[in-house]
Amino acid sequence: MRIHDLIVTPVAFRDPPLLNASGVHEPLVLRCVLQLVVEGGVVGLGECPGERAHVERLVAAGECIRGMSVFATGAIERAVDEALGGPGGPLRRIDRTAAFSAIEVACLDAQGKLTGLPVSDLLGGAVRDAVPYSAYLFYKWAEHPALDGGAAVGDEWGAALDPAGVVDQARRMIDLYGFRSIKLKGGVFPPEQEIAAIRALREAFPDHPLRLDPNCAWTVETSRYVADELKGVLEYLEDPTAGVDGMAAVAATAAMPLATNMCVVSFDTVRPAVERDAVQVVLSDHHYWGGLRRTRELAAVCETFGLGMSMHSNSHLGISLAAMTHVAAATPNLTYACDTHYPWNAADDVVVPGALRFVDGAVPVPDGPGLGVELDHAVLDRLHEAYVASGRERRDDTGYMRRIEPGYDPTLPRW
Ligand SMILES: O=C([O-])C(=O)C[C@H](O)[C@@H](O)C(=O)[O-]
Ligand SMILES: [Mg+2]
Repeated sequence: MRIHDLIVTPVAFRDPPLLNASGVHEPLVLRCVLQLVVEGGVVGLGECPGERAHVERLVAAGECIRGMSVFATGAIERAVDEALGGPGGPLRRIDRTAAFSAIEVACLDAQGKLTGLPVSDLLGGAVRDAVPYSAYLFYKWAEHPALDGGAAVGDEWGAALDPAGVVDQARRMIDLYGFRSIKLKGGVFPPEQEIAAIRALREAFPDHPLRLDPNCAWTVETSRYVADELKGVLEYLEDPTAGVDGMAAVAATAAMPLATNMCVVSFDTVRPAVERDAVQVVLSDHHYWGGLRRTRELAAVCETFGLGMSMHSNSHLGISLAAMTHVAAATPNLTYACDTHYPWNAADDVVVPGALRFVDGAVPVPDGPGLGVELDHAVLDRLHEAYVASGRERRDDTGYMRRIEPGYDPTLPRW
């Protein structure tokens, strides 16, 4: 049961030109796949963001956990933290925590494979058979523009740049996946246009809970205005403005709950938000909260302070989707439908098809041992080659946008 090796494989996969408050998604997402090899040959899988600095941290962490029991996740957490310099070192706590987060998922997958139990059982047991996700809509261009002498690259989703385009996108995504709630990524167009898009969604989908997330693109005043306009329409408003003080000022007048994945991002950021009643829903994300068990601990904190719980995502593949599904299934008070970018990236999944599927917008909890998913090594090799060929080091939505619109100014708040 001792850890023999941690194989860290950065990958790159295709992404459509999805717009957000800081620019536009580049043609390739960088991500990282972990294979934690345990003595005897069991391999635990993990997945996390693939910035080069993060990949290097994972490689360093992997060196120091060799020989440890794969069940000793408390000791592994400490060892990873020390390997990355600990509290007195050069790295931010959130970066050290993120490295452990990915390794913890791989440990739990290996533990499940060794014991024959699904990861949800290792987290206390599933309280729901399937985890509901929301349709995660984005304003988007029809194609990645032609740059550097290359051709433009389109996709099957087409453009969504106005209310009608957003409704079409929602319809297509709901037809394909059956989602029963909808989130629109905002912060792209002036608030009036995004309000109109939400109203159009409400008309087209009268029974779907709706959310809007402009990633802090608005001032307090604008946020209050949008909250007033969308009173009775939104299930929650996510990160309309920056910081605990700003969110508290908006929450004081908003009719709907405010949600966040930006001002509550770690255990030490919970208290100030609770003291100011700045947020009512916390979006968990095991990739930076410290893994799946820490997400369960966050759930207890949310329950203690009467906060609702939802889940954040970034562009990801099936190993992350499986981990998100196991932890959400085992978290009774995670009652909001979770975010997922999966529909945008599913075509390049590294997971062998079959274990993950959407039924009426929910992913049935895989019932095989561990995460219940299997790595497709041929796809992994192909995506790793794409990573190497890309020469990229990190996500840069603003830099990419500036190549297309040189005058683009990402300063927030914009409205
Ligand atoms: O809820 C959120 O803030 C996100 O999903 C963050 C992501 O980075 C999103 O803005 C995106 O993919 O552009
Ligand atoms: Mg958000």
